[in-house]
Amino acid sequence: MWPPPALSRRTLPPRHPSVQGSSLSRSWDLDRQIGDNHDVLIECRDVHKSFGDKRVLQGVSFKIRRGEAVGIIGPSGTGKSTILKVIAGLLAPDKGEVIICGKKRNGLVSDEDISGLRIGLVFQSAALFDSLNVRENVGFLLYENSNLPEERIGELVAETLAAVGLKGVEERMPSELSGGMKKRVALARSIIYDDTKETIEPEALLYDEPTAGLDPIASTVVEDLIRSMHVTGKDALGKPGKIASYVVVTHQHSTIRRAVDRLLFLHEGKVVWEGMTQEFTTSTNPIVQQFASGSLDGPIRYI
Ligand SMILES: Nc1ncnc2c1ncn2[C@@H]1O[C@H](COP(=O)(O)OP(=O)(O)OP(=O)(O)O)[C@@H](O)[C@H]1O
Repeated sequence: MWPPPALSRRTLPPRHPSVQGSSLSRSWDLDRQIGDNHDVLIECRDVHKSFGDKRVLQGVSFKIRRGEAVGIIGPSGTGKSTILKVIAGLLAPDKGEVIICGKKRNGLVSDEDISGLRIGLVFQSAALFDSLNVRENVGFLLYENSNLPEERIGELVAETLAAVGLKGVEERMPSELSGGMKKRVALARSIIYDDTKETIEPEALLYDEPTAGLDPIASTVVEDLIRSMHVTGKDALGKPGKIASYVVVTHQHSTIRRAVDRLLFLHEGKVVWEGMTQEFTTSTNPIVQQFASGSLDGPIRYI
């Protein structure tokens, strides 16, 4: 029987998040290089967010353009996951704007129908439903929200699992999967879509620490998978990737090197540096230098 009685729509893993703008301490300025904003998918403009007295985001601005692979890095607790949730429409900013494909997000994802861009958020924990098998987890949104027959959803699930290199695991329970497999199942769940819809919008994916807790080889598998799902890559079936742009929050150097092209450095609730990945280790910014070297000496202080 579908849906399982224990689950309501409110338990759904969030799927359609949103965007951002730009204010940098560094002179990296794509606007000037490109000249207009026609290819900006997501923009955060001066986004602020507090939890009680704790000011977490204090004026975050940046843009994500079509085709980009962007990493967000920075010290723990600096608001990286929070900005992903704001973009995804899971948290409302206290101040500032989130703009998706030129349209301002007016509320949370549950309150509105954002058109122009599908946004998927892949949680660090994979966030699978333990009581559902892989097929039910991956097809969850289609079982809940589409008019597709169950048989067709099963086919789409199988195709999507194959695209992330996981054939034939549909009937397994999450407890029977390794950590890396769970992350790939979560990825499959975020990219599956109803292919009978008249207009299929481009999709942006937001990954929150996709390689956390994985060994180096499993990390490489996930990093390459993230690349392969991008429009510039090819999936496990050799088909072009469909993800227009993605954003990865990570602490892992391998993920920075392997899975993203551009970096935003978040510190104390602001973007304090941005640049191409190869510029990260040669930056003269003292915050970036300290972070890149892992030194205890420098402007970043942990209590
Ligand atoms: N829902 C919430 N309620 C209260 N405080 C929150 C909430 N979400 C986040 N915070 C606090 O906001 C701060 C930023 O959290 P966030 O998870 O965004 O940081 P982060 O940069 O992703 O950290 P890490 O790198 O350690 O994962 C933390 O101090 C966290 O405790």
